[in-house]
Amino acid sequence: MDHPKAVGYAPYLFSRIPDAVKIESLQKPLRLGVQYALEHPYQVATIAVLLIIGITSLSSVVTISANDNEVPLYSVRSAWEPQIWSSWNFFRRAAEILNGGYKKFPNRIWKFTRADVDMLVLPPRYVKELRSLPIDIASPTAAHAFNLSGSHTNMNIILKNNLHFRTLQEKLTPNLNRLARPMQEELEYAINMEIPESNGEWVQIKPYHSILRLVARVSARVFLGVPLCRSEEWLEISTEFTENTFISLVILRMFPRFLHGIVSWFLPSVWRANNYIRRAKRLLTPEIKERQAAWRKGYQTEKQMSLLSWMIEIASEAESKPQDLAHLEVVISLASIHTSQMNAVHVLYDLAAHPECIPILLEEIDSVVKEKGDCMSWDKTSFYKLKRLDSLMRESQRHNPPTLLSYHRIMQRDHILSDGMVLPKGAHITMPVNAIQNDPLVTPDPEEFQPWRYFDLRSQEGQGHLHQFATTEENILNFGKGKFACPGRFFASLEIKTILVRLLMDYDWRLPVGTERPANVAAHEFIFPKQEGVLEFRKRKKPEVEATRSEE
Ligand code: HEM
Repeated sequence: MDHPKAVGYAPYLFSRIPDAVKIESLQKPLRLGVQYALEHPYQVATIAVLLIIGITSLSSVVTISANDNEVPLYSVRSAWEPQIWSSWNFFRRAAEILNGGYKKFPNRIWKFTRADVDMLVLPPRYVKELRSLPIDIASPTAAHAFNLSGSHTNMNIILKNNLHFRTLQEKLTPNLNRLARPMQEELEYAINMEIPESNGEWVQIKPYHSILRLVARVSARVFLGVPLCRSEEWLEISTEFTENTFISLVILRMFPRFLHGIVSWFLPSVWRANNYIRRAKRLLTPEIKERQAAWRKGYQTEKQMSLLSWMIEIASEAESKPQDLAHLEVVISLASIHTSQMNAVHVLYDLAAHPECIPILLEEIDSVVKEKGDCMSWDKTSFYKLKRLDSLMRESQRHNPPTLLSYHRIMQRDHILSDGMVLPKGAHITMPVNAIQNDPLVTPDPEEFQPWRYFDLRSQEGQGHLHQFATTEENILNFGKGKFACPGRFFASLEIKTILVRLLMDYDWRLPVGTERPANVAAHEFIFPKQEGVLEFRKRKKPEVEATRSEE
């Protein structure tokens, strides 16, 4: 065959094309194309970028032209704005867009556009009718997989079955009382491992990192049991997989959906996350097989009190593949560790910025110690008594929500709402949860940090069980609402309180002199506590109860 002169890798690349596509008519242009690209990489990259901008501008125009008056589009300045630019805008200014849209259309459906999706934003008045819709009409799981760029981040496993959801609901939550003690034991171990000695001196610490390790360790104790929970490899997998997955999805969202496959090939965060899944399977599979065999023989061991064993117990035959169970353990870590860690870090930052709250919380903790004894022996109801701490956690979450959007669903069929509005099959719906909860009609003086806001509400007659950190309400949707609301929220509440109680009882906390509360970091709808934020802590003088604990 008569090949034109080729340089570098062009002949090699060309030789890799399967024979089936080596049709004479395609061969030459393709070969010339590859060769040109290799010889003029910058020109080709520029043409590719211009093409992407061109295509996304056109699809933007099509979206906007197709936009009927019933569902106004908010967030785009002109019909010619490329979707890639709209994505960049959403990445930088999600709060502004979502608050602005909610203010303009508080009671009607509107939408915003990103390079990868158009989202219909619904007001909370629809929660009542949406919350009981079955998954084959409005799927939260399909929406979570989409939002997490599931096909490129290993998160599509959640579409396979709902074993993780059932295990949390049917096993973890009902067993929280029994888990309180092992969680305390693991926390004791974790504090010794992760919190530096202070010897009564003020020491600087980056709570983001230390609390991540505390949460990862306590969670591992509950998810895997002893001794696997102490595996350094698992601790790395359960924290780093999430960080890499978030890096990947934040980048992927900037590109139109059809480019995600190609872009993900080039993302080191995708390679690393894939590797973490492989390592998790290698690490957990032998243990899973051993526990499955023990379960079949009817053995009850200490290890049975863990999420992994409960998954094995309730899994159907089809759900019992050891590799899938290992994969689901990583998925649950993604859903749980950073969400709880971020909440605890925000509370610590808020407490350092409002130090007047600390003695009041200590008094509350002390009253429970007087009634129930040392915190190591507390059960779930002991933590329930910390109503001021619960209120402060919820107020802190309102000021620092993990996400500005929630209640994501992908419509599996057309659905007509009670007012006649149609949610078409394939539509991605969501709610601007933070704009909603900060509406002055929902939360008076929303800009004020009022730590006892929910404590005061709960003190009113008949309200004692409402307004808790883990309570979902029509206008407070940080955990969703209805049968698909976060199944881990009661565990999260207990875990965060367990950690905060110990950090408050054992240490003083303050901001370094002359500094302010570390500012949050935003990317798309996600809000993170500042990773490099610094606090100072000092070991407190041993309280009486503590002294008794060590003597026992
Ligand atoms: C402060 C901490 C947490 C927050 C703010 C949070 C928030 C949420 C939200 C908003 C949802 C979606 C609900 C919906 O679709 O309406 C969700 C789902 C979920 N959460 Fe949480 N969560 C937290 C902690 C946890 C923990 C500790 C666990 C596990 C122990 C967990 C496991 C899950 C799971 C498995 C799902 C469902 C995913 C699916 O549909 O497959 N979460 N969470």
